[in-house]
Amino acid sequence: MQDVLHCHKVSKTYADGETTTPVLHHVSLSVKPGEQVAILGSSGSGKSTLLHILAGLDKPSEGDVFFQDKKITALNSAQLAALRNQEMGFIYQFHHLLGEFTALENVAMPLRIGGESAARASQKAQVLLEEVGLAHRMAHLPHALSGGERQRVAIARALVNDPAVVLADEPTGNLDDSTGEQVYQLIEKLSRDKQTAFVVVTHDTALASRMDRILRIKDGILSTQN
Ligand SMILES: Nc1ncnc2c1ncn2[C@@H]1O[C@H](COP(=O)(O)OP(=O)(O)OP(=O)(O)O)[C@@H](O)[C@H]1O
Repeated sequence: MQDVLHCHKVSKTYADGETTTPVLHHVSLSVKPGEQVAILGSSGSGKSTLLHILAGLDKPSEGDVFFQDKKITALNSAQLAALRNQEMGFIYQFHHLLGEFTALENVAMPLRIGGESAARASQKAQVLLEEVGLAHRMAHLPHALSGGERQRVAIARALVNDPAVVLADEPTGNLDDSTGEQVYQLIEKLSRDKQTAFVVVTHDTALASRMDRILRIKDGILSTQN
């Protein structure tokens, strides 16, 4: 089975004038379709840097990243933007919903940006909001939703384009334990139903332990957790 996401010997060193900060060291990672992978590490270990490189938001200093058979590290910024819009989903610790748009409009946004008609985008967003249990909250603005509901809207938005992979940065980090558990269960259900791969970076061992595979990152070095 072809990997959905793959990186090979990725290193990253930030350079700022005289100062260089090595952050990632020869990180290699393969993610299969539908697989849930947790990347577990403490603050400053390089988790967000790795996720940004996998998303094509940042370039590695060395090494290559592939999405299916496309070499992400060789794409220009317009090609990367299209790839992110059409083939990847993103979930963040803070929901990043647009405050002046309803839940439905927020979920429809990636489709509208991708050129889908308003009617079709809205119809698809509605289906996703139903799947995350928010059929009764579609017309609400983000401020009128609970933290867990906002994160469920963000999950619906991440999945509305039927991405092959969702990259999530501390998706439960801002939620209490029981709401975090509900959000995890939703990720699990959607991942199984839709065969969407999830790469979740987190320092939450409870969340990581629920996933198919745990990798640990420490001082920019990725290793398998036993
Ligand atoms: N633009 C930058 N320039 C220089 N150093 C950076 C830059 N971005 C990140 N770093 C450094 O790289 C290291 C890893 O940062 P990163 O954000 O990837 O960690 P993290 O594991 O996601 O941490 P957290 O859990 O706190 O978000 C940190 O020591 C950070 O200070």
